[in-house]
Amino acid sequence: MAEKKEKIFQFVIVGGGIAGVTCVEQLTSQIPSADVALITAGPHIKAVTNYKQVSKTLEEFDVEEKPSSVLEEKFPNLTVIHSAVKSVHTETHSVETTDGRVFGYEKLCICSGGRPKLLTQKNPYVLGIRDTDSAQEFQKRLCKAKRIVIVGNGGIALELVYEVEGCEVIWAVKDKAIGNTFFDAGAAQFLIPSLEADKPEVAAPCKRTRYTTEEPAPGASQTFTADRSSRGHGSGPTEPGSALGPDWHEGIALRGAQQVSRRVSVEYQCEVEKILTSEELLNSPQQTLRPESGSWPVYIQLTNGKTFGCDFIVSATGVVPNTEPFLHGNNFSVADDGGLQVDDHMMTSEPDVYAAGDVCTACWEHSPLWQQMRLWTQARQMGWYAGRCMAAEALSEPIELDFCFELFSHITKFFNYKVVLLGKFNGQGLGPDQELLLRCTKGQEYVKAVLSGGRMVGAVLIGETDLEETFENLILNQMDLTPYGEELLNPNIDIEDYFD
Ligand SMILES: Cc1cc2nc3c(=O)[nH]c(=O)nc-3n(C[C@H](O)[C@H](O)[C@H](O)COP(=O)(O)OP(=O)(O)OC[C@H]3O[C@@H](n4cnc5c(N)ncnc54)[C@H](O)[C@@H]3O)c2cc1C
Ligand SMILES: NC(=O)c1ccc[n+]([C@@H]2O[C@H](COP(=O)([O-])OP(=O)(O)OC[C@H]3O[C@@H](n4cnc5c(N)ncnc54)[C@H](O)[C@@H]3O)[C@@H](O)[C@H]2O)c1
Repeated sequence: MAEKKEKIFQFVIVGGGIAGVTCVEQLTSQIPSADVALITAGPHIKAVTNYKQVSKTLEEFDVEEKPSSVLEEKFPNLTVIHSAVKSVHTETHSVETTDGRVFGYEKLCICSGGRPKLLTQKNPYVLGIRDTDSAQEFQKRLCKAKRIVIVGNGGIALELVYEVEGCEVIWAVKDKAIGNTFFDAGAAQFLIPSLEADKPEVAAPCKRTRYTTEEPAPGASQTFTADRSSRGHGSGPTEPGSALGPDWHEGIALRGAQQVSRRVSVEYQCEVEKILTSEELLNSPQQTLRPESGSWPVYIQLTNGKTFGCDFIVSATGVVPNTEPFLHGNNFSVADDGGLQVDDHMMTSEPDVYAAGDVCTACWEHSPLWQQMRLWTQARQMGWYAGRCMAAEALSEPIELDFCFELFSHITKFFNYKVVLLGKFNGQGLGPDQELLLRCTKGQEYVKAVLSGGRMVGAVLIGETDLEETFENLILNQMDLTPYGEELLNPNIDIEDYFD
């Protein structure tokens, strides 16, 4: 990079998402005199508002898109540069933006997030959802759509199948049950009736300590319809255009072109074989046409042998870290999932370069109860901790891995139920050495505790269980729960009194 540096900053942060903004806030509050630059591609920044520490590790907050001037007013030593980073030269400690400017840094933090990992980049009928623009594009297409296909079984798919109305949804999942990224088959069974609001749900407590579920046969499909007018909970659609946040869909009317309310058909244990235009389909020798086919702009062939015509396909198939501008000419270690590897000080393999949020992969030796998932919560925690690490390094102070990385914890909402995930909530990596305790009250709550060697190592809490703090404590203190046995989830016992 031969160009002259326009200015050398003590700290440069790339990315105006949760990770980057939290990193800036932490740095500038710890070293108010620091000369900090935030370089971000978009005109807005994402700010965390209404932050609430729910328990030792659980936190809740809203995410708002704000003009960057809000940050500059708050932190006088901060310069916000609205441009995308084109390249980084770690040897000369400089960053070049797409508008040709070059800035020097003493320490750099890359918080460039991720983008949807699309089934295909080239097909105009395949959409991903990431930011306000892509959500608006989705909404625009949806209002003219009669049928869409959603591929993927994680957070976005779960949100969309519940929220979309006025449009038939075919939901193609690789797994035996819905919501595989967040739940097991038992929780999936608990949630599935929510797709059919008509179904009366009698709240009868039933305690089950054995784990039994009915799984759909390979290639099976299930259809759920709901009359939204009879849905007891949830708010109606409001004006479009709100910024994406944890409840991004609540500000956007997700309505298709039909009079029907919700109609979701789940295609289990299948992947995408091919995506075809109507001409390609007609010329395809092994096509299995439905009567109405031929009239759709795009067709999707699944590995279960079925072909569906639809208006468009949503690829809700995960994210890829945005690393491209940073890799060329440098020596960053990149993880298998495409993220920049960071150590327990959020440092990449390049000197003076840190990374946080969706762009990075946590490569330190994890606590046995923590795993990385690309979530707002973790983007905030990583940005905050990266800011602290950068400040500690500048001030020559020691710093240890923060407590928030001790225990995985996530609060969210699926199918309008509060969902709390703790530790190894799906028994991740535990193998056969795990015992599951379950309590399920249909339509009300689903409680699962994961035990290993008699100690609680994870939990899934769906509904207003009020158990999060107690379970968090039981997981953190690793108390031997063997003497309590099945009583642990007995709904007639106040579990908190039990452990006083
Ligand atoms: C639809 C949807 C719903 C979600 N719901 C939830 C939820 O309910 N709960 C939850 O915990 N998580 C949720 N997530 C995940 C969460 O949004 C992400 O994990 C989190 O936003 C990541 O933050 P980040 O700061 O790392 O990245 P991002 O928010 O992606 O921010 C990256 C920033 O970097 C900028 N940038 C990128 N490249 C460059 C470049 N070359 N130069 C300069 N700037 C650049 C971008 O403009 C952006 O400002 C959801 C995600 C989506 C898409
Ligand atoms: N409430 C929440 O916490 C929430 C809500 C929405 C999104 N998010 C986050 O936003 C990000 C994006 O969401 P997402 O749903 O796209 O990702 P995700 O990682 O949650 O889920 C991706 C899903 O796609 C499936 N998949 C991957 N490749 C596939 C393929 N080729 N064919 C079929 N299925 C495939 C995976 O098995 C997985 O079920 C994630 O980091 C997610 O955690 C979180």
